[in-house]
Amino acid sequence: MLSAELPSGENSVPPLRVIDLTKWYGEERAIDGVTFSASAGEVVGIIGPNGAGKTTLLETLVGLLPAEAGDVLWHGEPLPASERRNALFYLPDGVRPYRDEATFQVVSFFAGVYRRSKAETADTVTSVGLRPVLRKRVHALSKGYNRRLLLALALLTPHSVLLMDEPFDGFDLRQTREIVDVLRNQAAHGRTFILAVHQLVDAERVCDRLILLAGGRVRASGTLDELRTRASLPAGSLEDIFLALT
Ligand SMILES: Nc1ncnc2c1ncn2[C@@H]1O[C@H](COP(=O)(O)OP(=O)(O)OP(=O)(O)O)[C@@H](O)[C@H]1O
Repeated sequence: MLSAELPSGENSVPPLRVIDLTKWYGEERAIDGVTFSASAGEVVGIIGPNGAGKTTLLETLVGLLPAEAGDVLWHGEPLPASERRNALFYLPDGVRPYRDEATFQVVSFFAGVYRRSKAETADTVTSVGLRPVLRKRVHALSKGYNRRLLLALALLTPHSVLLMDEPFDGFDLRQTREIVDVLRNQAAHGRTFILAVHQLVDAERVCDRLILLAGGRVRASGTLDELRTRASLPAGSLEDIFLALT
């Protein structure tokens, strides 16, 4: 098993540590001994092709799926599966909640639940570019705007660690760049993101650190530069590196 630890020299206990997480579906080991940490303000990318185990890893990590083995530590203390939703917010892929409600009603509901001020809510709506569609019902939103809504909901939660499955799915290039800026800005204020991404170009744009997953196992991890060194490809793209290391 290869682990994806913090860079050497990092002394503080990371908010999230995943140790040897293993999940089977019947005879198939969907994730196999996955170990990594995420620091405050870091954007960590779980990178891998279709079927690599990205969604299974996120859903096992947040406690939606039972794990066969492994531990999740929260600030150094074991975090049982039943308590993970208090610490970690998970945004799954392809969901469209509250379909019959107007977008602004869904946003207001979330803002109310998490006691966000009007100013915070307005800032969030503006930052993800949701303003043009606030009066539309959720079922009528385009895929990209539905994604923006989900992102707004995630940002309105108080959670310091957010896990997102394919957060750029449905975005065009310009939209992806805008949302990358939003996530980077949130990370600069201390939030941690763990993103499952299969588009390597998107991952390269937004992630501080990358965990290359293939066949449910961590094949390599590190910053893009560290991975370039590991793959002996000093000018390589993430695509080149992924092919070389997996
Ligand atoms: N509910 C399930 N029952 C049985 N096998 C499953 C189930 N969900 C996923 N798998 C298998 O587990 C492996 C990992 O799947 P997973 O969906 O986690 O991969 P992924 O990296 O998220 O893929 P994608 O990019 O296509 O969404 C695959 O071989 C998949 O077929």
